[in-house]
Amino acid sequence: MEERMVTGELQQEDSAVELSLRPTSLNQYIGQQKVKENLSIFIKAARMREEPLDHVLLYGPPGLGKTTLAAIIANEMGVQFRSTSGPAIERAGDLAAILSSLEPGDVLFIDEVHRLPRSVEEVLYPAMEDFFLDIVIGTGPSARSVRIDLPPFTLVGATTRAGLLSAPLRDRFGVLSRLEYYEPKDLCSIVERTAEIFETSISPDAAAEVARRSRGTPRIANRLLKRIRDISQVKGEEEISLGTTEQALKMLQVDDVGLDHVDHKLLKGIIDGFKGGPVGLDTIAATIGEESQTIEDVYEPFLLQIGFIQRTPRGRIVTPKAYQHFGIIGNDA
Ligand SMILES: Nc1ncnc2c1ncn2[C@@H]1O[C@H](COP(=O)(O)OP(=O)(O)OP(=O)(O)O)[C@@H](O)[C@H]1O
Ligand SMILES: [Mg+2]
Repeated sequence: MEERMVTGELQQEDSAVELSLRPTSLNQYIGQQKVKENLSIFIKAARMREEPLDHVLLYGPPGLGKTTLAAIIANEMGVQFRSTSGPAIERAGDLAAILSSLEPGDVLFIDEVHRLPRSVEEVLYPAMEDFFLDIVIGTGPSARSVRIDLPPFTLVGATTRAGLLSAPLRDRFGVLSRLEYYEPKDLCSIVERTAEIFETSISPDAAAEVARRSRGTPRIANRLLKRIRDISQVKGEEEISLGTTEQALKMLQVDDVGLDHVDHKLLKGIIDGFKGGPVGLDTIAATIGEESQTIEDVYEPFLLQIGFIQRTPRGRIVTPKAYQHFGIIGNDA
C-alpha cells in the first residue's frame, strides 16, 4: 500500500509524537460523547462496587482513539494498563503467561483482537467469563488438564473489523462501544489542543480548516498539523495562518474535503471504467491495483460516510455528490 498523508492508519512518523499527544483522562478525551458517557457510568459503578470493569470492546476505523481510550479506562479505574495484540499471542501458553501475571482489576488491552488465533481464543473464553484457565499439559495418554485461577481483570479489545470477531468472543464483552468519525468542531478542539502541546499558535480559521479536511480522524488531524506547522515556521509566521494551511494542504495533495490521490483514483476508476457502477469490490481492486481488503477497511469507510460511494447488492456506486465534487455533470444513478 502507498504511503498516504490522509490514512487513519498508524505510520512510522506518528509513533513518537502520538505518545505525547494522548489524552490521559476521560475529561481530556474530546468528542465521542455517547461512548464517554456510557463508560463513565460503568467505571463509576464498578469503582463503587470495588469490582473490575466489565470487558469492553472498542471498534471503529483506524486512528479514532481506541488505544487512547483503552489506556484512559485503566487510568480512570486506577489500575495497571497491560497491552498486547492479537497477532502477538501465538499460543495458549503466551496468553496464560500474560493473564497470570496480572494484578486484580488490571486492564489487559488486546489490539487487533480479531486476529487472535482460534486456539488462543478458546482459552480466553473461561478466562473472561469465570477467571480461570484450563491448560492441557503433556501429550498423549499422560496429558492432563490443569485449572489455574486468575485474578479478576478487565479485557479491553480493539478492532477495526468487528464483523470478523467470532460470535462467542463478541458475546463475552459486556460493553461494546463503536467509535464514530469526529464532528468538525470536536476535531477542531483536538487540533487546538495539539497545537498547544506543540507550543504553536494557530488561528481559529486555520484550525477549522485542518479539522474539516482530516476525515473525522484525530490521527490525520495531528499529522497534517505537524506538517503545516513546519511550513508555517519556515515562513516565519507567529501564528499558523489560514493561507499557509491552504497552501500546505495543497502541497500535501489533500483536497477540499480531505481526499487524496488514492481516493481520487478509486472514485475516478469507478466513474471512468464503470460509468459510476455498480461494480464489485474485487473488480475495482483489480482495476486500480489495490487489495480488496484495503479498499474495504481503509479507503471506503470515509467515502461511504461522506456519501460519495454507496454499497448496493450489485456492488459499489459513485453518487451524484461525488460527481459534483469532481465537477462532472451527473450520471443516471
Ligand atoms: N478523543 C481524542 N481527543 C484527543 N486526541 C485524540 C482523541 N482520540 C485520538 N486522539 C489522538 O489520535 C491519536 C490516535 O489515536 P489512537 O492511537 O488511540 O487510535 P486507534 O483507534 O487506536 O488507532 P488504530 O486503529 O490504528 O490502533 C492519538 O495519539 C491521540 O493523540
Ligand atoms: Mg490503536
